Amino acid sequence: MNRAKTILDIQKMKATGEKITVLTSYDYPFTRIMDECGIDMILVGDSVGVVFAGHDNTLPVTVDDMLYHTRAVTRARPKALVVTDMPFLSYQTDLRDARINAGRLVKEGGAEAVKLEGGAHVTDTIRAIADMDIPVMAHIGLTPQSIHRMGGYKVQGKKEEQAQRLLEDALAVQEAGAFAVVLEGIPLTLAGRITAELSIPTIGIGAGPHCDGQVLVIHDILGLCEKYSPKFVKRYGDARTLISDAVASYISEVKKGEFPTEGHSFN
Ligand SMILES: Nc1nc(=O)c2c([nH]1)NC[C@@H]1CN(c3ccc(C(=O)N[C@@H](CCC(=O)O)C(=O)O)cc3)CN21
Ligand SMILES: CC(C)C(=O)C(=O)O
Ligand SMILES: [Mg+2]
Repeated sequence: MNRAKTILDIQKMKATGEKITVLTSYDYPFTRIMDECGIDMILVGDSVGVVFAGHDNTLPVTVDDMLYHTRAVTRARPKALVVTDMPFLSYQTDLRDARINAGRLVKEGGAEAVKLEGGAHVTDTIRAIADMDIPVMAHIGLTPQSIHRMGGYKVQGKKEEQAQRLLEDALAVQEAGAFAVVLEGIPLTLAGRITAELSIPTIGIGAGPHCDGQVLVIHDILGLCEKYSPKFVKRYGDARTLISDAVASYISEVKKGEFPTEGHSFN
């Protein structure tokens, strides 16, 4: 496909059974590379606060942070659908704040959809944003902005009662108008049940193989995040060694007078 992907293309993939691939990106060069590889969707995640800015969790991330990174991503004009996370405190206070902040991410950032965390208790918010024609992706299960309520990043829905509530959350966000839903940190059988029950695509992270698509944090698949190594991450490359080797070689060559050569210089 040579044109840009839309939410319709993403939703069609659930029907055809083609897996939906999603990665986070926070800047221009990473976006260019993963888009050339054919990624379906790019998530400008609030995980930027952890993997880029060095915070311990996602709570300090602001709308301005998300705007800055969303602009860097959309400047790469990816074919992938660009979805931006609504950060903590940008949609929890009231519907007016939620609408303005979602609108800014689209209008000033160039995002094509927004994502927010929560189930049945955020359906009014999902509906309010969807009503202004901004596609909304929901996010249930292990919701990182709820770290203090959960008492850490813990797998959710292990007990049947909790699992039932998560299934109800999934149905509620679909009913409220979400075009897709992220399932994070839940047992694989529950993710399979939710995926079978919903007509919108499910995108899993730490939710097993039965989801319609998968998402991971780009720094995690490259071995660039020392802070967290959840069991659900698979490292597909070692960018840390790549960077470290290049930096070490540069230092060594400058110290020895081997760089720059005449070829790197001007007469
Ligand atoms: N680099 C990075 N990758 C992520 O996926 C990510 C972030 N940062 N920051 C925000 C949240 C935090 N995430 C995390 C972080 C750690 C675990 C973790 O260690 N989970 C345990 C399970 C613990 C339990 O249920 O008892 C694990 O072993 O995977 C899970 C999700 C996901 N998100
Ligand atoms: C990992 C995904 C789902 C996310 O919300 C993020 O990167 O912030
Ligand atoms: Mg997030």
